[in-house]
Amino acid sequence: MTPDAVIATLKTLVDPDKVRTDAESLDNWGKDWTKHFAPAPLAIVFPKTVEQVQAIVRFANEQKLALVPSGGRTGLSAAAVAANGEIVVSFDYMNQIGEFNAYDRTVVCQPGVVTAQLQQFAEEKGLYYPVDFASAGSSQIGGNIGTNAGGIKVIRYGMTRNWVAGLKVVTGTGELLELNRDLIKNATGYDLRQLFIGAEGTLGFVVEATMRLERAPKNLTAMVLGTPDFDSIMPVLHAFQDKLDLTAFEFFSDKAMAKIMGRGDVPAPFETECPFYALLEFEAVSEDIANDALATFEHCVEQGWVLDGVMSQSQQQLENLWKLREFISETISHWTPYKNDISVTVGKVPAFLHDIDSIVGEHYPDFEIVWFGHIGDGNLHLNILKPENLSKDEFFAKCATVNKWVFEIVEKYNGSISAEHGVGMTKRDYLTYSRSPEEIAVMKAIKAVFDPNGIMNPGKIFN
Ligand SMILES: O=C(O)CC[C@@H](O)C(=O)O
Ligand SMILES: [Zn+2]
Repeated sequence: MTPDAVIATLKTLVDPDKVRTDAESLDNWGKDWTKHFAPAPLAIVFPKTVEQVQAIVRFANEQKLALVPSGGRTGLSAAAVAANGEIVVSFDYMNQIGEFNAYDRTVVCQPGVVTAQLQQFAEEKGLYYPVDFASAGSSQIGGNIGTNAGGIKVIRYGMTRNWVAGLKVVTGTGELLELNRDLIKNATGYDLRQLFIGAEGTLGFVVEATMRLERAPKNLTAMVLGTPDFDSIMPVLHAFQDKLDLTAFEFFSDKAMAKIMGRGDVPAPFETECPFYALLEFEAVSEDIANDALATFEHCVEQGWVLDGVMSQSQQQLENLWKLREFISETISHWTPYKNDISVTVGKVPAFLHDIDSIVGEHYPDFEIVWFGHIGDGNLHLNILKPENLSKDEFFAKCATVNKWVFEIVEKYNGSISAEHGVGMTKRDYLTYSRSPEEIAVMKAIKAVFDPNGIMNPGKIFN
């Protein structure tokens, strides 16, 4: 079939104005937030119903045409990039919130529901959707499920996986499967729902998700603590976890702080400049809990683990403290960073970080390394900023060598080459650093069951 015939057929499967082929649309919907791949889709198609999604997939399956799912396009691993003439299936018009069930604390979402829309809906019901991250204003639930999105509250609430009660998916043959029926207890064999979470659209497309909601947290209170070195963050985490149920424990370096201060719109937490900072959060539901937090802070200062600190006293202060952490990714994006999203078990974090720091520092002393991340989950975001005098190509070529070193260290510590951003195309060639050949063979066999013609987001996770 010629490309023109494909486009003409697509126009019969959805509303004709819901197929776009203009250059601006191809560029916009053909990529995510990664900058390494040039988008080159054949067309963008916007289904409005499950039946339309099924029709698109059946047609693609017959004609062996590659499909790429597209949500809020905030991904950082090129899992939603169409670089090879694929048809992009955007869920922008399947963005409705459906039935809410107060007893089950569940709500039905179409895949294009934006994360913040769900958070807002939960709030209106006096509840809470706890998966949160800086891109919540644009990321969509379907994409969050596809990547099993994590974020800043994982230490308390876990990843997106924990909040999916049930899924409707369209497989690579166009079949509609209803997975788990929103049950809490269901011991009837394989939980296929879990396979689709984190599958990056390679097994099929999520066309509906029932999401769980949670009791709203009370009086969230944050502390930012400055530490004399990275290693001191670990006993601080331990001391606070002993006393409090933390809802977050994040960290960032002085370099990240400097970039945030450079914006001029975020107040400094305190005057003392420290090499590293921890941001922790808890529910200050009673005076006892607030006093426990202050006593733990004092203990950390006495031990020399903390140089200075501040505790939020109002919603405004809480929000300002969070900006120090949440604005980092967007702020440093102006320096064209080389990015990595890696994890190890929490106890191994200091040795792991020092190994990476010293190998990169030794070979590329002029590279500025910005560390931040979800330290309470063992998840570090390694960002290296492009020196001004290096061209983008030269910089990324040097970073290809850095990749190898970083992933060898990840392997040595039994860690993950992608903690929360996914494999997509950026980590595909490095998957063997985290998954055995036997595991990869099983994953490919599973894909062949759901997607026998390999049309669902091909070239993502593995080839
Ligand atoms: O930009 C990054 O490297 C991380 C983005 C995001 O996962 C975050 O935690 O802010
Ligand atoms: Zn993150």
